[in-house]
Amino acid sequence: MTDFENIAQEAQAVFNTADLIHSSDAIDQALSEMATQIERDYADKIPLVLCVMNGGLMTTARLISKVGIPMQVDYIHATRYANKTTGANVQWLAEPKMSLAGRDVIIVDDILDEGVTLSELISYCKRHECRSVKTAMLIRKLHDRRINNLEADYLGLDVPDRYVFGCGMDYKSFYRNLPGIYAVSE
Ligand SMILES: O=P(O)(O)OC[C@H]1O[C@H](OP(=O)(O)OP(=O)(O)O)[C@H](O)[C@@H]1O
Ligand code: HPA
Repeated sequence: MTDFENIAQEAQAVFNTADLIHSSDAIDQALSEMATQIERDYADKIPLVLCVMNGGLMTTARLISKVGIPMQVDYIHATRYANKTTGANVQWLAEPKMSLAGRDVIIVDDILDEGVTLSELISYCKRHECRSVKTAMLIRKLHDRRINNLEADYLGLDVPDRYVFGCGMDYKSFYRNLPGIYAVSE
């Protein structure tokens, strides 16, 4: 078997024994509530949404389709897990094409875990002279390893302290396309 086939087989076995943590309906409900808060907070502004690739793709798409005010969307690509289940240093793969100067930026991502990625993204936006920066995260992992007690301004759901995948999040690059969120069996 090739390496790819081995990983695909392992991922399939992980999925077969995984636990569903949040259904697609529960995620939609949480995203609708976040969208309502964003509409209220940005009623007199035109926010620039920064989708954090790759994991933030699904959250961004599902969230912004529920937000009924004008906004612009760009992406930033930062990664620190790189197909593994433990994090390392943040690698910058792409910067936004739009200028952040003077803009009200909303960073949208899938998961607030240790907070290293989000903390660096916030610093990036401030360094590039945004007017304001807020964060919208679909899920927060419950543990005490978060740096600087970082919290999201808009938060959807909590997950237990287990490796999770689905709704944008991968297990070794698989399963980002699942509409619900699953946890690897312990
Ligand atoms: O709070 P942290 O511990 O820093 O982890 C959160 C980050 O990790 C994941 O990205 P990842 O590095 O896996 O890249 P990906 O988006 O391509 O999956 C996720 O999408 C967040 O951006
Ligand atoms: N799953 C997927 N990606 C992640 C996780 C996780 O539990 N934590 C940080 N990035």
